[in-house]
Amino acid sequence: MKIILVGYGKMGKEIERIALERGHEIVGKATAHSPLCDELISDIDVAIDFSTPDSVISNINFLLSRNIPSVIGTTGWHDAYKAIENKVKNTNGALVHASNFSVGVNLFFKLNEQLARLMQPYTDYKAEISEIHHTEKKDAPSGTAITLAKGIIENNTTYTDWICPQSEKLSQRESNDPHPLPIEAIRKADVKGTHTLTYSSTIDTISIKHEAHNRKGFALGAVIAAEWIKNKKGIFTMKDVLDLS
Ligand SMILES: NC(=O)C1=CN([C@@H]2O[C@H](COP(=O)(O)OP(=O)(O)OC[C@H]3O[C@@H](n4cnc5c(N)ncnc54)[C@H](O)[C@@H]3O)[C@@H](O)[C@H]2O)C=CC1
Ligand SMILES: O=C(O)C1=N[C@H](C(=O)O)C[C@H](O)C1
Repeated sequence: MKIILVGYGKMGKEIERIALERGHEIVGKATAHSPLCDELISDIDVAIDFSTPDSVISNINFLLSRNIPSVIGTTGWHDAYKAIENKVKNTNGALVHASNFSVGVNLFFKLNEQLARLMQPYTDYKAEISEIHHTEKKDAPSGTAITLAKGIIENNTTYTDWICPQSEKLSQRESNDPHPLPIEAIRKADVKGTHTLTYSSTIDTISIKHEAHNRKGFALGAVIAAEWIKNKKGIFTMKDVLDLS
């Protein structure tokens, strides 16, 4: 496949390595200094976007307007999700997105949903999510932590909303839920991505944790998603790619 990388930072470089290993061609790279334009996409099969929360929406709009199947790994755009979903449908586009493309985290998401259902009657336990990432990360909380929170909210009626004191977006602190699910966002040098979900009572604590040792799992998942989306129409997530629904 002929791939354009939108964003050529830590993830773009890892994706390039894996895409070449799997026999694909990188035919273009868009960056902050050389943003997406018609010349860059003249002969491509798919775009893979790991850029920034500030640029991803205009990148998605550009790619949809040119009918290019896209894999979106960039996080920090959950507020715009509904608008993008409608746009994909209205333009008959093809887009696969995920807050986390690694197989391990997608299994962890399933475990989280099952645990949330199991914990429903045991209201003495209070849930909490903690995420740790490298200090260059632009968004807080992580997209993965938000997906975990949504998995709990959809499967356990004790929670209707989440809150993250470290979030730069004040609106996320205004919740009608008197006891929203807390997400703690910690930044430490060089941490690739660690997510821990804890249910605590005065008696004991139950925890499940996912720790990425490197970025290979995210990048491999994104390339597999690019191979999968090529001849499809609609908006999908990694759950669809891995058939974990
Ligand atoms: N879904 C997943 O599995 C994963 C998602 N991510 C997300 O991917 C994104 C990128 O992460 P990193 O590679 O670590 O960041 P990075 O900071 O290393 O790289 C960002 C890249 O985006 C480029 N960029 C900035 N403005 C642009 C524009 N207008 N058009 C095109 N490119 C532009 C920069 O030049 C840079 O090359 C973040 O949102 C991060 O949260 C990261 C790892 C896994
Ligand atoms: O910025 C990162 O590095 C990561 N971002 C994703 C997220 O926000 O969840 C996925 C992974 O944890 C690494």
